[in-house]
Amino acid sequence: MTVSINLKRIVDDSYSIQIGPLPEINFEGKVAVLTNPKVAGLHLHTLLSRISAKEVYVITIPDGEHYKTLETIEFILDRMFDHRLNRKSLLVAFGGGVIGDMGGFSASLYNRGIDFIQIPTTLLSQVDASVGGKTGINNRYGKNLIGAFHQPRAVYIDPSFLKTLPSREFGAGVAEIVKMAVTFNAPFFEWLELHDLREGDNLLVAIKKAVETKAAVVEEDEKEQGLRAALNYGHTFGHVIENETKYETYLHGESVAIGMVMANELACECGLMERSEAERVKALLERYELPLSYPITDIEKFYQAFFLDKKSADSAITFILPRGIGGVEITDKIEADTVKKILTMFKGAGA
Ligand SMILES: NC(=O)c1ccc[n+]([C@@H]2O[C@H](COP(=O)([O-])OP(=O)(O)OC[C@H]3O[C@@H](n4cnc5c(N)ncnc54)[C@H](O)[C@@H]3O)[C@@H](O)[C@H]2O)c1
Ligand SMILES: O=C(O)C(=O)C[C@@H](O)[C@H](O)[C@H](O)COP(=O)(O)O
Ligand SMILES: [Zn+2]
Repeated sequence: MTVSINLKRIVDDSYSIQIGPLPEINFEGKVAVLTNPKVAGLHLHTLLSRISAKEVYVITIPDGEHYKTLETIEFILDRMFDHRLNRKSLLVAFGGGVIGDMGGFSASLYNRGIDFIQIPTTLLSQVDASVGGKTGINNRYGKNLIGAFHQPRAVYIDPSFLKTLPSREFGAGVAEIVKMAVTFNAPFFEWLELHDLREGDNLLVAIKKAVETKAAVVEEDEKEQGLRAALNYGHTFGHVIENETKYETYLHGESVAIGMVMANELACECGLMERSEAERVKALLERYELPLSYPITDIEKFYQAFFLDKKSADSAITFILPRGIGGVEITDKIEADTVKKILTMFKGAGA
């Protein structure tokens, strides 16, 4: 006898991303706000003045990528139980990408999944991390290796939160903006070359462009079965760098910047990108004081780490290589020797 379960269904997980002043949040059930001491000190009063709900709780976790762990998720879930949250409750992730990734993951787990909204407060989380429903944590094997796709119910991007952002964090966000432009939008890249994001309304324009670009990709391929992998440009290398340096030396956006330089070298080697195009990307990253090189110490160890990347399967590593500026190639056909040749260029003092 065969019993079949037909689970083909259409789930409407659509949501809107509002860019502008933080709106009023009116909610009938209980709300838990997840944040960290730094963001709370600077901006929690603004958020709390906008929320009206049955009960509002604040869950505070330590700041930093070091705490993006399963242990912290357990702490968050415990506080959610302490506050007797239920399936009709809402979690609000209020902070940078670390808070967003862990808030979303906790919401995906609690009672097998509750609603959450993203209120990103760093440039990186406003242009990238808050959009698209990738949530998760790091473990000793690498970055974001445990997690879930869990889409937020809404994303509220208020650029005025960025007034308190340190310039190094600003640069890290620019790296992800450059990523979107190089892979999907040549006119946007040219616009970025001509406009300084620290001046006038340029940042607002760039946030909108980056969010539109990412939203279109996620709409096309929510669970990274194909196209969405292109958003990982710079990350195959970047995640190895972050893990090797124990999240102490580079911010996420900074290791992505280095990773893009490395991916560009590989793309040049494979005939996908002109040297002049790789130089233009470098020049743009350099303008925001982003690092462009990383001294690889052990080529084989660095190479082996690619096999833990979520895009890798069995013995094939997937690389995201730019096709000039404004195009992208997702490939698992690059020879090991070619990759190692590029890694060797970064050995020791770097390229
Ligand atoms: N889910 C996704 O699609 C996605 C996309 C990109 C990055 N990420 C993840 O996001 C994380 C990086 O995010 P991030 O760069 O925002 O780092 P982060 O969350 O660590 O924030 C950076 C620092 O800025 C502080 N901060 C936050 N808002 C501030 C403000 N308004 N003023 C002053 N300081 C403020 C934070 O407390 C922290 O110290 C990484 O873990 C990365 O893996 C996820
Ligand atoms: O949304 C995506 O898809 C991305 O790849 C965005 C990346 O900037 C982000 O760092 C993401 O967390 C990396 O995804 P991962 O699946 O490699 O962990
Ligand atoms: Zn990223």
